[in-house]
Amino acid sequence: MVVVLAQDTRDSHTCISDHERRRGSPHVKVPLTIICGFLGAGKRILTEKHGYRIAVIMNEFGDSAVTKTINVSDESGQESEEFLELANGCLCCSIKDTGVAAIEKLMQRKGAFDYILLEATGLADPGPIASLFWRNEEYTTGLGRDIVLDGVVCVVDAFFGKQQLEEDDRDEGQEPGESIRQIAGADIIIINKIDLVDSGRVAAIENTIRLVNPVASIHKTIRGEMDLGQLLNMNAYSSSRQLAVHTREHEHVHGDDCEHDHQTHYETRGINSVQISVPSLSTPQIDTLDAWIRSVLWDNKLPNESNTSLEVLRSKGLFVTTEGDQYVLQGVRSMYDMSKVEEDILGLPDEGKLVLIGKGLDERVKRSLITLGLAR
Ligand SMILES: Nc1nc2c(ncn2[C@@H]2O[C@H](COP(=O)(O)OP(=O)(O)OP(=O)(O)O)[C@@H](O)[C@H]2O)c(=O)[nH]1
Repeated sequence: MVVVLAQDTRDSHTCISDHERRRGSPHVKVPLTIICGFLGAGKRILTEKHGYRIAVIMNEFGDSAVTKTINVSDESGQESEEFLELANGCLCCSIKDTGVAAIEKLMQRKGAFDYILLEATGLADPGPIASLFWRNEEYTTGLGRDIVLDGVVCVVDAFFGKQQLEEDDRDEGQEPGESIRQIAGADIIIINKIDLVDSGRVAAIENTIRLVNPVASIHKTIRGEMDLGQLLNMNAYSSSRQLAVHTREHEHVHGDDCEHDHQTHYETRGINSVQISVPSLSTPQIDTLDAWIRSVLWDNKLPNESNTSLEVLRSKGLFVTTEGDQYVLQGVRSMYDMSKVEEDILGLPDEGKLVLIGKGLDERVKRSLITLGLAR
């Protein structure tokens, strides 16, 4: 059923189809959500409050070593904790072996749990961790096949967040800071500590967030107070998830000197996003689109432009075909999956949509698609 392959084979990744993936994994998979966010933003509070049977994995810096806590609690409030030394001090490097093995051991002893929350350190870019879990079936046996990446949550500090974003965005030509990468890679963004600021400041940070990420849903909280059900089972990486694109609530006033296209292109220094309407495509055009996506995600360039330099952190898309089919694109960095939606489709949209979040995404992206007849 899957038409398009998902991995860059030249980078020793394996191309796998949905069918192959499902074949060897008869169990119900445990959804895993990555919680990242600014230092001190309130990530801990979020993971403390729940009545679900959840394993919470934390990555903390101690004096010299990094420890990881696995904390399982159930409806009765019973909790248990395990402390683990991480071999090289980096969660995203260690989770592959130490971390996955530890979760597996815990599951064997305690019985399966319903959900895993992985709290990354405030300095962590969620992209590498997300891609690790998204393709975990490929390199692990046992538990690895039983975890499915549900999505990435980013907690932003309403009080210090804007300042932190501006500091990360300050130096032109330098790599975008982690806080911008965290927002770029998030599926849900929580603006926490809104009790400490006025509504204008909340609106300002929301606008800044939307500059970077037009697809994440945004929640505003005090002490992380929200229905955890809104975070769990978000299915952000599911091929059947519909694509919602949010526009900014508080647009700036457009003047004659505005050089950017407000319909399709938001930009903040460092990381920006584009959203492009894609007309109904024929089946050969879906293949052309796939080749275009491969060029952008794998070669970091537009197929018909020699001097572009792109870095896509997150890609999403929904495409409709002239035959009445629907395809969903999900991507994190160079990994992507574009699958035909098999479920019954209730009303086909008139046109599709492509959203890319990353670096170097300017008007040439849309022009390139127009040249190939994939955008208007
Ligand atoms: N006023 C106020 N304080 C909050 C809120 N949420 C969290 N805090 C406080 O902010 C501090 C940091 O909260 P944590 O949950 O530890 O933050 P964290 O993101 O886990 O911190 P790190 O893991 O160190 O990055 C604590 O003292 C919390 O009590 C909020 O909504 N309002």
